[in-house]
Amino acid sequence: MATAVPAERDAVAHGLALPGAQVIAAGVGPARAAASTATALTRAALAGRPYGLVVSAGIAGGFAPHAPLGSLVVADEITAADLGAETPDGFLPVTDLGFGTVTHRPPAPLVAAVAAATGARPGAVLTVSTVTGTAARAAHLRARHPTALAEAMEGFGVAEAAASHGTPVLELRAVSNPVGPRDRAAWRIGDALAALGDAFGKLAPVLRSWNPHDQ
Ligand SMILES: O=C(O)c1cccc(C(=O)CC[C@H]2O[C@@H](n3cnc4c(=O)[nH]cnc43)[C@H](O)[C@@H]2O)c1
Repeated sequence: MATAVPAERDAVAHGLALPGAQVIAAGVGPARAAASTATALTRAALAGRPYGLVVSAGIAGGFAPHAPLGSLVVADEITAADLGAETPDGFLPVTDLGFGTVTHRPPAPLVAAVAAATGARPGAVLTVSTVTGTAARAAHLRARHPTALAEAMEGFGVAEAAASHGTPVLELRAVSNPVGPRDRAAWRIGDALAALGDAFGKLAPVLRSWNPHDQ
């Protein structure tokens, strides 16, 4: 499990009762999260105990009204929303420029099982390097990604690291603030961390019974 900061790591570790699972604070932002996750995966592989699944977890901004404060979101797609080029005709993802990737898809049966066990809503979770701070940007992101429920800053980096090891990825987030105009008074970080811990408390049976070779 790769969270961004120690408070998220502790919430996940407190909820999750799964021997053998490692929960790390991998850092904020996609690049730091990718580097830390890749290091953890490489260490495990070199020790002869490769991981079967990587989970990006933490708090997130939720697109209203689809993902209210305190709700949970599980990614059916993890998309880098600002990896590309701005042109006079609008944003072009790097894939339109002929290289890279912008989306990773977690295993659909696992997403469904996590949604059923935790009540998380399945949808796209966007990865951004800049937290959205205006209604216009929020509307632009939803227009480009109509199934987006949330934005955060690490999922795509964690997914890139997992993909480089051939390991499936999942992203589970608890909504701490609405995506849109900056309003620190509206943040509910404590509630989101509690929801995250509760969700991981329900995840152990799902993760224990999940077999990547069945996919
Ligand atoms: O200063 C601000 O206006 C601001 C607004 C929301 C979040 C932040 C953060 O610095 C938190 C980044 C941290 O938490 C995740 N996160 C939580 N909410 C959001 C969001 O609305 N958009 C993007 N990321 C969010 C993120 O994954 C980071 O780990 C500051």
